[in-house]
Order: sequence, then structure tokens, then C-alpha cells
Amino acid sequence: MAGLVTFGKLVCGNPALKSSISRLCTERATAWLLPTRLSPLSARTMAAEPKKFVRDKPHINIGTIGHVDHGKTTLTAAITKVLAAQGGAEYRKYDEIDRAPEEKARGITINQTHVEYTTENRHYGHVDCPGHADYIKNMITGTAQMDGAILVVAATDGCMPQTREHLLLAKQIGISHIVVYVNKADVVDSDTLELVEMEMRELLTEFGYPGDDVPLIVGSALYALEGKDSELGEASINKLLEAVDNYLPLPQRELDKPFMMPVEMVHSISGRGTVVTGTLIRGTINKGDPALIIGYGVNVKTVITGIEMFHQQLDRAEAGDSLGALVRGVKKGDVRRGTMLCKPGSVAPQEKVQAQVYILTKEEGGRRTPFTNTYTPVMFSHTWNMACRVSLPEGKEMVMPGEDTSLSLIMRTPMVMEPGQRFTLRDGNHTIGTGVVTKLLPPPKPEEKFTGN
Ligand SMILES: Nc1nc2c(ncn2[C@@H]2O[C@H](COP(=O)(O)OP(=O)(O)OP(=O)(O)O)[C@@H](O)[C@H]2O)c(=O)[nH]1
Ligand SMILES: [Mg+2]
Repeated sequence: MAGLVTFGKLVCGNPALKSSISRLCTERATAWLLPTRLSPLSARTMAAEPKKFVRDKPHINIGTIGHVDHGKTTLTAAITKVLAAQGGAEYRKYDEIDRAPEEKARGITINQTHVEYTTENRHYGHVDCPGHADYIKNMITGTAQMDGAILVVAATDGCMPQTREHLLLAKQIGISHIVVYVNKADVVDSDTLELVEMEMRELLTEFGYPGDDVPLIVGSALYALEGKDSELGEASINKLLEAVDNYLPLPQRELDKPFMMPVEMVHSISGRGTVVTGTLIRGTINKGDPALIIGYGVNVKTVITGIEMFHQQLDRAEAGDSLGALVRGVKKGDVRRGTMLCKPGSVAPQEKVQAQVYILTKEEGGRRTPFTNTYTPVMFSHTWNMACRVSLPEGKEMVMPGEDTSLSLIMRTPMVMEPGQRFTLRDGNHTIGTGVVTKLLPPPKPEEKFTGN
């Protein structure tokens, strides 16, 4: 894990990098930071004293998605460059973004970079991943809670298989609004651009987005990054940001509900204690709040003694914030990714739930064959995953690919689930279905319990 600076301690896999960053950071022993992944260069720019976070604009989480090599990272770098000139960001170079640190947890390895920027109206957290597999895992596991997305499509290729796949996943995980950036317009003619626009609008409509209304900006992220004087360069980034600001709705945050944060990572910071990171999905937390960490058989009582977001300290965090929380009296080994930091007594792990699921067809990347009552996929929700067993309603013998059905799921270990919670079912490396919890059920009878591996 490269270049992560947390609570004044450096966690870094590369010894040479580690020593150079240590040098840069010696003066900043008080700076602990998350949300999460900091590249070495942004460590260099950290302030000597952690700033106080000023919440003067609504915060929203977005990300770039789209086919490999279509320019997602170039666009992310270009956005920070254009906004840096306007005082809304710190310029993050292409290499800084692309060299995302690895996050290894429970056998899922995810590389991703968070960048932060501010427009006139909003404060954004923006996620970029280095490759297709990371996008898939990221979206399925909810590692980045995207409220909206920028779909990047290169005009040189038009829609490609991963453009479709990311869009399908975006729809399934509930991203309701998408903005399209048609990139690499510097190397194609206007007829091609027109065709790509038509193709993208049709594709969006096919996946249930309002294809005719979705803002579609044509430009060249490379021109913007290189500072070329062209309508396709900086001007296209400004147009894109205007569309993002105006078209992506602010998510409705459930501020008045008890707080809950799926734990993404756990760090041990010498001299300070244990920090858990993640995105607060509802409620608010204040320094000093009691909390419970549950799931995976864990049940740990704690008090939140510090909160930090984007290098800055907070007394209070609210739903939507990606943060690090210092948890008193908790050892790193006591908790893990996928556990839930929550207000004591507000939620409980569940062993059996009823759910409505859609089983993907072979064409959508799902199973070729039906499954029966004995089927044991792995359920992914929030930041956790857990083996479970399907229990079909009486009289129903099998579920076909392409079918939409109600069924029960019995967990190997009880996990935090609530009605309305979305999840994905995977088998091996394939997503085979997606669903939503509809009802909590009483614990299974002894003969019904999950006994598989
Ligand atoms: N001509 C041209 N090339 C571009 C443009 N944007 C990006 N590229 C080039 O396209 C290649 C891929 O760009 P990236 O930004 O790495 O693409 P990506 O979507 O992040 O790729 P993955 O992370 O591997 O999926 C690089 O060589 C870029 O320099 C553009 O607007 N015009
Ligand atoms: Mg990239």
C-alpha cells in the first residue's frame, strides 16, 4: 500500500518511496488523514497543521467510468488541472492518479484513487480506478459510493464492451444520473462525433437512462491537460463541470437517522490507536459519540475520538462523507473491512432475509444454467461479502438466468442487513445476480442453517 499518511505515521510498501515521503512528512507529525488513499505527491502538499474542514458546500461522490484506455484518468487529471487554476483543486498529475495504491482485503484487491475538488456550487470526491477489474469490484462492493458518474467514451472507438458493462452495473447499483464525456475528439471528424453521440444516447436509453436528455460533452482531455488553446480543451472541462454541477442531483442524505458506516479499511496508528475508514451512509457522527462495530461475528463497543476527511479535521461528519474515524480501545485485529460502525442498538446482524433478485443472463455475463435450492453464491453488500445459501419458495424448483424472483438467503455468518439494502450475488469471478433485501426473517431452524464452506 503506497503513500498512505495516517495519524502522522506512514504506511508504505516501497522502502525507497517510504523514506522520501517520511522526510517530507517529518514536520507534519500531527497530520493523519484519510479518507483513504493518498498518493506520495499529495502527501508532499499536506499542510503542516491539519486544517479544519469547512463545510460550506454540499458534498457529492462521483467517479469516472468507461472502457479501458478511453481516457478516464486523463480526464480526472484534466479536471483537477482546470479547477486548480480556478482555486478549486490541487492539481493531480496523471501518474499520481494512475499509480493508485492497492487495497487488499478479504481476497479482493482494489486499486483506486480519490481526488477532491470544488466547483462554484459543490465539493466533490471523485474516484478513478486503473483498470476494468477494479471498476467492477469497486462498483459491486460499493467501495466507492458513487452518487453520480461521468461515463467516458473515446470518439475513436465509440461504445465498447466495458462501456456497456459499467453502464449496466451503474444502473444496478442505483446510480440514477450519468453525464457523458466523449473524449479524444481531437483525432476524429465531426461525422464520427455525431455517430458516437447517437450511439451513446441509444445505449443510455437501452439501460433505462433518459438518453435524449443526458448531458453529453465533446472534448479532448489530453488537450485540456496539455493546456492547448482549443474549444476541445479547457472549455470542454468547464462545460463538463457545469453539467455535473447542474445535472447530477444532490443525494438525499438521511441525516436524522442513526449513523452507519461500512468499514472499508482498518489502520493501526502508533501513538494514536485504530482508525477505521469508509463512507458514512446515513446519520451524523460527532467526536465523542459512542459506537458499535458489528458483523462477521464481531461486536465491539467504542467511542469515536477523532474524525478526519480529506486531510482536515472535523468535529462532526455527515452522511456522504468519506472519512477516517479514530476509535478508542479497539485493536486493529478486533475489526475488519466489511464490519459496520453504527450507533449502538440501531441495527443488528441478520442470518436470514427475504430478497427480490434478478439473475443475469449468459449475455449479461451471468450463469448459463438455472440454479436450485442448494445453490451457495457469495453475497456482496456495502463493503462486505459472505457466503449464503439460497432457499427457494415452496413449489419453486429452480431459477433461470434472466429470471426475476423472490427467494430467501441464509448467511453463513450473520451480517448487517436491512430492508431496501442492495446486494450482488457472485459465483467465482462472475456476477450472477443482483437484488434487494425485502424483509428480515427469523433465524433459520437448525436444519435450515448454512453448513457449506
Ligand atoms: N488523442 C487523445 N488521446 C487521449 C485523450 N485522452 C486520453 N488519451 C490517451 O489515451 C490513453 C489512455 O488514457 P487513460 O487516461 O490512461 O485512459 P483510462 O480510461 O484511464 O485507461 P484505464 O485506466 O487503463 O482503463 C493515453 O495514452 C492517453 O494519453 C484525448 O483526449 N485525445
Ligand atoms: Mg485509468
